[in-house]
Amino acid sequence: MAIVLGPNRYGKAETRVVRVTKDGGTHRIKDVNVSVSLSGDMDVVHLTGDNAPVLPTDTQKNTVFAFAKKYNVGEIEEFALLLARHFVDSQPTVHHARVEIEEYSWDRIPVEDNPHLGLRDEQHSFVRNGSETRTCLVHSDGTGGEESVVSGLKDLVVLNSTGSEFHGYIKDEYTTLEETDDRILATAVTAQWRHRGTSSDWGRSYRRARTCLLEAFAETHSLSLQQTLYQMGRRVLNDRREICEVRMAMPNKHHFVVDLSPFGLDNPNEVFFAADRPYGLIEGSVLDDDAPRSPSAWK
Ligand SMILES: O=c1[nH]c(=O)c2[nH]c(=O)[nH]c2[nH]1
Repeated sequence: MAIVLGPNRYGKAETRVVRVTKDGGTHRIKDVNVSVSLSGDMDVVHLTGDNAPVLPTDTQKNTVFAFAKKYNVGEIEEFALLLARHFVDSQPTVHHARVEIEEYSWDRIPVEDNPHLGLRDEQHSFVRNGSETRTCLVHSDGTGGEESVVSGLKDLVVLNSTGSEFHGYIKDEYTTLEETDDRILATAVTAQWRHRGTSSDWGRSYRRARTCLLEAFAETHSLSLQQTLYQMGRRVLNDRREICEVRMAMPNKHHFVVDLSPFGLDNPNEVFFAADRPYGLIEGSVLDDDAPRSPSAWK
């Protein structure tokens, strides 16, 4: 029997960067979480302890901060591509870079809300916008090499208070679930979509894809969360030619109608118990049949 080294990669995970751009008293902020993972000629590192091929993860973290200052953090896909290409282009031992970024969004607090502070010319107060997170995942084999960009979001929490049914499923000796033609459908969407290319109007593409997901969720009369998931993916692909594949994970956030009959009250789908766990977990992908192959995109 021979023992061999398998696939490996390494990098600095979750470098939290807040970049403030100052235009006089008006500030803009970008709040991101950057994870870098590199691979290449690293066998000796594992086999003999020779660190000559290693770009330390500490250096990777410093690079993230330095690039935030030098190039600013614009659209996260752009920033991820810049970093990924840099690591591969500048280090002969690094052949592949994977950069994953989460972005937390902040809204301005309007100055008019606190005029007594005399801040009329200044805009530097922000409020975190919900739980939703924008994401991207970039792979690069360096400038001119294979590259892929996956954009997405997570924790986009949505609910339809009607327009959802679930019936016609398998019934066996363990089935207790009642069929329903009217229920709450609620989920927290995690979606990732793969771009055909590596240049785009990333901000607009993101906003449109997000709108497609929301509109399809709202407009689909649902016979299952699986059917809704497929319609959401379809909507993105129909609307956005730059996107060729959408992957989604959607927990079914169950809402159970409470039996109020012991109290002499009827409950025609008005009072629900919002259960925390367990939850159904519905996952799936939707893709154009002409989607270009991109073996490393999702790794
Ligand atoms: O939309 C649903 N899909 C299922 O697969 C399922 N299973 C279940 O118990 N409830 C639901 N709802």
